[in-house]
Amino acid sequence: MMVTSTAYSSSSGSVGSERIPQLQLRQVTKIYSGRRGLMDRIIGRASVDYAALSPIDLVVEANTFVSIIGPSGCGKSTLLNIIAGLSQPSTGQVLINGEEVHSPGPDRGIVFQNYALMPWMTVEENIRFAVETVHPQMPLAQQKQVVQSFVDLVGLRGAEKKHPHELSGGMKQRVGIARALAIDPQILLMDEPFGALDALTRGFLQDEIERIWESQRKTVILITHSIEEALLLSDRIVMMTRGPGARIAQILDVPFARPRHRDSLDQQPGYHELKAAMEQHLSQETRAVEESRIRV
Ligand SMILES: Nc1ncnc2c1ncn2[C@@H]1O[C@H](COP(=O)(O)OP(=O)(O)OP(=O)(O)O)[C@@H](O)[C@H]1O
Repeated sequence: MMVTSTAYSSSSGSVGSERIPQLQLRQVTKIYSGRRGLMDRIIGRASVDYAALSPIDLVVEANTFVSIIGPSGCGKSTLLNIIAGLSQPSTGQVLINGEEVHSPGPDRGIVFQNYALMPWMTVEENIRFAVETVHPQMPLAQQKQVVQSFVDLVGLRGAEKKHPHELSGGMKQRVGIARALAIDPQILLMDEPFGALDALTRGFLQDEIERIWESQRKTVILITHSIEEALLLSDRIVMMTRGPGARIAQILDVPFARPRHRDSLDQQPGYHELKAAMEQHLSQETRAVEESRIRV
């Protein structure tokens, strides 16, 4: 099988067609302004701005699972934070269903690598806090029902009254996923959600995400460093170049039927070609980053 990909161009996507995409990035850039520390001022060194992202255009259709992969430090979190509304683009726009967004909103649920749970709240309180914040009008009985259904969905029944310090990393991230989904977002944003977990737990949670995605079919944007994880979960894989001025090099289509199973995924036609294309891209970009560091 040939690797099917969308060669990146700013005119790609469905701009100009009738359908409004669920998520659209238009010419999004990010420049971090340089700070001048005391030493810089003493030696008269000017501050230098850092252009993290070149203009990025991306169109994501509803109910697709998109992974973003790229060399370390290229700007993946920067991009996700801009989509989340946690950070503003320097230029360009983020549109959800055609409407520009500037701040976080209930249409986007976020799962963080470090879980970001309230340590003094139990599992169910953490989830309920998100639900009542986003849906304050929801009757208490319904809130409880929603919380319980998401506790069940992520396999935490029996652990509802536990506090985060009583949970393993994998269980904490299950709470993070339940909390993000319980607000019923249109788009789930996940920034390396399994990055802090051991390999076995990571595998379990990847399988859970695949199962949950089958039942929920949310639009998902996942940042990952793992080629296998991206191939297991994604419909499309966005491969970013190194920074500064990171851009989208290529978007790969992952055609494997669902539900997917990690044990047999490498028998799918095209698996090895896709994996090789990703490995080649990542090693080329990572090598270039390392060479540029040596030259500095
Ligand atoms: N607040 C900031 N101020 C200045 N530079 C920043 C800031 N945040 C990030 N950067 C720089 O922007 C670049 C992109 O960072 P970002 O964290 O988005 O990359 P990443 O691809 O998510 O990294 P990783 O793969 O290591 O998680 C990096 O060079 C980083 O040092």
